[in-house]
Amino acid sequence: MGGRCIRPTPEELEDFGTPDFTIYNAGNFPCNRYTHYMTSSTSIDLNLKRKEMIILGTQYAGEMKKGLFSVMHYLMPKRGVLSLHSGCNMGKQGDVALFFGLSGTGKTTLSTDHNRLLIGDDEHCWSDNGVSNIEGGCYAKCIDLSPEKEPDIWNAIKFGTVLENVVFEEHTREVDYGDRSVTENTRAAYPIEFIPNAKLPCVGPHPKNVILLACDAFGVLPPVSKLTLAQTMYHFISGYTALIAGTEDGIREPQATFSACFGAAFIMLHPTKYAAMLADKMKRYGATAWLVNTGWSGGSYGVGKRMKLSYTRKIIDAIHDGSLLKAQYSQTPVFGLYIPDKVEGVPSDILHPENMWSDQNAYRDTLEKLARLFINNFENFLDYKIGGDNDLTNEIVAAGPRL
Ligand SMILES: Nc1ncnc2c1ncn2[C@@H]1O[C@H](COP(=O)(O)OP(=O)(O)O)[C@@H](O)[C@H]1O
Ligand SMILES: C=C(OP(=O)(O)O)C(=O)O
Repeated sequence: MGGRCIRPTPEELEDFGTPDFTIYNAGNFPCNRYTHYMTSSTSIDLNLKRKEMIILGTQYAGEMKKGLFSVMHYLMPKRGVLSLHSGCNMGKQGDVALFFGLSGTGKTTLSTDHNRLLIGDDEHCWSDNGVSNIEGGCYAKCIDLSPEKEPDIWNAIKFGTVLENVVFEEHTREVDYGDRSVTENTRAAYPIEFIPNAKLPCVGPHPKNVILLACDAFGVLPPVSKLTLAQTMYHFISGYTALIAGTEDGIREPQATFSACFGAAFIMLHPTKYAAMLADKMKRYGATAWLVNTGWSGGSYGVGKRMKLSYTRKIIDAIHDGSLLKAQYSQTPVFGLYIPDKVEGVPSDILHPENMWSDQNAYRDTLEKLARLFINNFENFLDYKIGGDNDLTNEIVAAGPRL
């Protein structure tokens, strides 16, 4: 949303000077489909030299900030700053966590945490000084929104918030959040200060935890595992999630998506550049990485169920408070992930996915199927060289699944 860019103060506006970048948004006007290489009536044209962006043929208001996000993925690494497609929050003690993940994996939901300060839900930078948000608002999904499960998002919906594609009663303006008749992907866009415990300005110290979110609709990844640095790089470069009916139309079967650095649409340099910067910063500042499956348990989509949000929140709490670091870990076959023996407030049974499947053969087949998809994705990726850059080490490749 335009409303999600950082708004200048009246004083800043007074002395705005020359804009650093100009966006021409003609979303109503289709682009010329007869132009060479044009495959649709939508185009986003970026000229880094002229510092201009032209948006044609899309009513998706978020394109402005997502387009600028691509610009940031070019400009920031040049300054040694890592741009991140992640949510970010901070505990009262100053411990910062990043939440990487593709759409629908829980960046907004899990970074909006009543016990912590929200730095942002989608786009950040990690520099030598710590983290900073590059937006001024959030874009929450509101399908089936309830005040019990997501109180802060519920309360942020007030005058000044833009609700998209929801169905409401015209006279009372009461919204039916369960109504999917326009789309599943209903949204609320609000300025970050509508979240009572937002951290203003939206900056914080170096992250202590880096959480990679995957909504695994195959139901075979553990709810939480601790990652080695090489595994972190492997999973960061893979950028896995599985599409489910919630975000894309017509999808009824789990379908794996791999999006390098959890943001293939935005990165401008070779993915290993961002991965190397992430590894470097994590090592330098002593951050621990985790893989959290916010997707299915007890079977794939259609058989199993989505992980209870309350359990995922307990897992995230245990990451934040440091207790999960003290658990005993055992390594899984195939993916080689390290699973904790217990998490406060979560039934231990669910920590090992195979415990939840009634059909063990189906579990094993699905696990191997997903592993193959990861391996295939990474194979394509190994050929993906830009210039002389190919610093994927054998260690990272070895940190992936093995059959
Ligand atoms: N266990 C879970 N963890 C996280 N989100 C969940 C879980 N179960 C259901 N959800 C729902 O999934 C959606 C996650 O979307 P969101 O937080 O907007 O993701 P993102 O910001 O990464 O696009 C929300 O609608 C949330 O209520
Ligand atoms: C579509 C967006 O991303 P997500 O689906 O992750 O909220 C957005 O931020 O505009």
